[in-house]
Amino acid sequence: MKTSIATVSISGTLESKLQAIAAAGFDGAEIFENDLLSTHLGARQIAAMMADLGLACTMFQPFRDLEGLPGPARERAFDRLERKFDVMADLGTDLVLVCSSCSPQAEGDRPRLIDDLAEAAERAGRRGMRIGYEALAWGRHVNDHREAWALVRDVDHPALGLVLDSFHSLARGIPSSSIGDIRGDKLFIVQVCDAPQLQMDYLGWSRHFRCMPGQGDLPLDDWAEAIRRTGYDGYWSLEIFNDRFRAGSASGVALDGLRSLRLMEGGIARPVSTSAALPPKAAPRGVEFLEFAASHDEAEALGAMLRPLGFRPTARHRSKDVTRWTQGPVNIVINCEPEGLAHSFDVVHGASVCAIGLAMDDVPGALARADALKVARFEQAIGPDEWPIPSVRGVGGSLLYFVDAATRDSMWAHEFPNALEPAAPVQLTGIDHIAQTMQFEEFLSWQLFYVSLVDMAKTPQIEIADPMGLVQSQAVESADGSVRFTLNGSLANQSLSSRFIQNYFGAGVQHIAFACTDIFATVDAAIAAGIERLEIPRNYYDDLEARWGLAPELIEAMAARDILYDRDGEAEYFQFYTRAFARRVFFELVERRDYAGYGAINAPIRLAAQARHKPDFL
Ligand SMILES: O=C(O)c1ccc(O)c(O)c1
Ligand SMILES: [Mg+2]
Repeated sequence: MKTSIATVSISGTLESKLQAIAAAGFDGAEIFENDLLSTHLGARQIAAMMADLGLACTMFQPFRDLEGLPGPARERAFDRLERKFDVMADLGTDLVLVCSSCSPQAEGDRPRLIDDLAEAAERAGRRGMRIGYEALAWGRHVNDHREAWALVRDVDHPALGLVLDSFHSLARGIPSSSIGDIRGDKLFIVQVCDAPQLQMDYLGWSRHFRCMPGQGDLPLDDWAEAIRRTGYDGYWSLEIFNDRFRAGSASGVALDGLRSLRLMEGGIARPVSTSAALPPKAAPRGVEFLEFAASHDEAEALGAMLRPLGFRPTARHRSKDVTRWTQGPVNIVINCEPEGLAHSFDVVHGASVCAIGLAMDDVPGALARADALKVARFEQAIGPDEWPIPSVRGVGGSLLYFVDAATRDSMWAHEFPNALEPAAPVQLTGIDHIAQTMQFEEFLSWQLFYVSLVDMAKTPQIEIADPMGLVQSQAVESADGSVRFTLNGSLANQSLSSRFIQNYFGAGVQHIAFACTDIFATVDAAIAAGIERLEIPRNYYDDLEARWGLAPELIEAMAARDILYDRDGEAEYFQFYTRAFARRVFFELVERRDYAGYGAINAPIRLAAQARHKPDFL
């Protein structure tokens, strides 16, 4: 796949955009007219800079309101076009995007459109240039790629071709089967983006909400497959208008862009058989461990919270100041080493989760895919005789380890041979989900990280009301539910999510939910062992009774234990929250009875309860 990106997609000056695009590994870039108008560099200097960076100039765009104009306005449009050919010659591209007219003056009768496009093509051909015609979803007369293709086909001039842009076609719900009518050699360039499914006007949706392939809801797999079938072998060029990306880091957005194109090449929701470039997604088999970085004092406080939940320190690392805590199948590793990544993590963030270990069937495959997606690997010196566990950089600079599912027991036995206390009776059945909090601007980036790297799918995005503002939340889950992350980002700077990021100096794990099969017994044991719990107001339980008509004894049993409840048809969900550890991280117990969600309806209740304990979180 030949990759390109429009400069409008990225923040910064034109020079910094081009540097970021080249560094991410794109083959080319479209120069967006505004970026040219606002730089002090001349078109020839830009061309020289792109040549130095190894970037092709794939297109100059957009040229607006060409066709259908009456009288003198028509002449002026062609004069303007000729001037742009001069600029293109200096930029070193022969392709200009002409988007369908939005001018209120433009007429729409077909012979006029054909005449004007033919005239433009004739002029372009004379100058050795080519015109790509794009139907904007909000174009005045032409707003459907089928219409744009019929015009291009009927003008039948070698200098006139079509531009397909996934937004304009898929936002309007135009079937991708219609792409089968387009001749591959007449498709001059393909522009790619994704978008969330929203009910709003096309222009506002396109200018503010476009996102990278895989981050939104458009059916891009079918669309890309239809384009490949035409025989098209030109550039796949990202064109992302998005306020968050323009406020984000140029290098980060460019890297995400390249990652998203690779993801699309291999198939976003289903594998593409023709893609040799990208190893298939590997399915995670579960969370093998969570690793906390902590000082000795913090480790003691963390242990005091883990004990009532049934955890015991069962073993010590063969050579390091690292303890393995276990409860049933759940492993928590507390790392108090005075150097290395965990220590740096503790210094920067305070006691917190510095690594997550995912059990995988195919570790080499997962690593090969990470490399192809340019996910950074992490390597740390390991002692002689230590078991190497490969890792990549994850959310907030933490690590994501890939643990070989087939050899995990041997790994634990080898790495943690020094027995400490015996394990307590089993109460937990696993880690239900891990909640990660990040800057709002980084939210889509981490979502793309998970769905492109491993075989996990995203659930619909929801908004949760914190007493101090809105939080955007979305889960990514493996098909068997064995690994679930919930991602949270907030714009409101006093919401719990935002305070977490400020207090923590960056993104990270904010809470960990453990699964159990009898939450009442598990909570009773935790309370008896002295867990500090989050108190839920009585009003909540009165409402529960009214809403679901639950038996009064059940309501009282939940109220006595501060257990929250949700229901979806016959499926039920029970939740219990601890207070926060180190003013930052808290734990949750959940019992699912066929329930698939995360109790979003209870999140505002929980957040308000946490807000009442503000000292818990700073
Ligand atoms: O929003 C616009 O005006 C605009 C301009 C050029 C494009 O290629 C496009 O898809 C949209
Ligand atoms: Mg476009």
